[in-house]
Amino acid sequence: MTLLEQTIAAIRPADPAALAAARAHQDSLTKPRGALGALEEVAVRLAGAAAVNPPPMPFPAALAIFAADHGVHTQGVSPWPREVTAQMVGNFLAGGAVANAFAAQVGASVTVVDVGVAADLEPAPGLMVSKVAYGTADMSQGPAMTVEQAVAALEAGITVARDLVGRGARCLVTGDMGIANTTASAALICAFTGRDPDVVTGRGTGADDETLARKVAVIRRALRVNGLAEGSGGSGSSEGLEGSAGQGDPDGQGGPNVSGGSDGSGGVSGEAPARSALETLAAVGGLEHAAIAGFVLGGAAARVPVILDGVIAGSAALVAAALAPGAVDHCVAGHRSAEPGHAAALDHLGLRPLVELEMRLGEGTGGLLAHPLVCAAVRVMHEVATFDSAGVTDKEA
Ligand SMILES: Cc1cc2ncn([C@H]3O[C@H](COP(=O)(O)O)[C@@H](O)[C@H]3O)c2cc1C
Ligand SMILES: O=C(O)c1cccnc1
Repeated sequence: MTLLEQTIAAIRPADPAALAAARAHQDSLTKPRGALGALEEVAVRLAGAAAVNPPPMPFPAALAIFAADHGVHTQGVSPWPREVTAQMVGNFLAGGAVANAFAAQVGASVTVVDVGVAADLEPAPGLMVSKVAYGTADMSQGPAMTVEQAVAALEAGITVARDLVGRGARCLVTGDMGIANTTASAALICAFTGRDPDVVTGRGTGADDETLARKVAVIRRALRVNGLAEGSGGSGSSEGLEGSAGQGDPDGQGGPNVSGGSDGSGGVSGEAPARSALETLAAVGGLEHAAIAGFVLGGAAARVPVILDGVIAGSAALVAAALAPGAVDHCVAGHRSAEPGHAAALDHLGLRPLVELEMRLGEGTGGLLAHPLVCAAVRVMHEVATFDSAGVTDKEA
């Protein structure tokens, strides 16, 4: 078995007994039932994921920032030059980015992983080099990657997750750096949710109206060129939608789908037969999206929770979910970014974001901000007294 297949085979969905025990435990604590709102759901979710109640404290956290470049940048989809990807890697390594400040604030370690930066980077502490290619090809002309490259990047992400967990991390936070990666993110979201580029494409790093219109057109072309557009192969037919990861069919993603073939599971809506998740990833994804999907799978296989950052992580999680539906049970949506596609991805995954501050940065910043909330939710399960133990009268008793 390959590392990817092994990892997928090791992933278990939430444990029903631990979920039930965590719910009962929440209800026995000295507070009105439900008073902690969404934090109660988070604590119960982590118990299900860990298969034990209370779940382990998700501390310390480790942020991995996966960096890569994008061939589609040449289509003018980002206001920023491509070199900023490599320059920001230098900034992360020097400790000067927003992600570094937020990581310091929450006590998280920072690892930067070069999975596809279009430049050779100087070795430095905190930099892991798992370069699969010097950036992707232009998805508007054909597949951005080969399936082999996508698998190599997925496995790089799995290896990073394993490594960080091996070094003591008890919570993983996803991060990304890649100029033009909101274009690839929107394309993946269209492919996996069946939504239109018009509704999921956002301004990324500040696209003006003209750039936004071009971005939508480029994504539409990429989906068509790669056979992923509605109408490019039986769109809307029941055959095409069956077993696909299409909108309104969150449970129809089938089992592990790593064959690269067209077996109808884990693919995209609007095509008959549905394309495999791996082919879809290779067609319109980025190397950092593939690596983040692998990072999610690696965390899930180790039963270590993964806090997802923004739209890049959300789109990568769609890939992970299509490959291994149980992986979603190990994810927490850290925040909801201002990119419109992010909400579509989270809806499809059935995840509720913890923080909403109109942030649109990436790097892992939104995921890091959510980490103290996730810790607080779990600490309640370890430290808060029950009605019985504290001698507080329960209205239900
Ligand atoms: C200085 C700078 C720092 C960043 N940190 C994250 N991103 C974010 O913006 C990029 C995606 O936006 P688009 O698709 O519009 O290019 C990604 O690199 C993402 O991580 C940054 C972007 C810039 C310019
Ligand atoms: O939603 C995000 O994470 C995001 C938005 C814009 C640019 N980079 C990332």
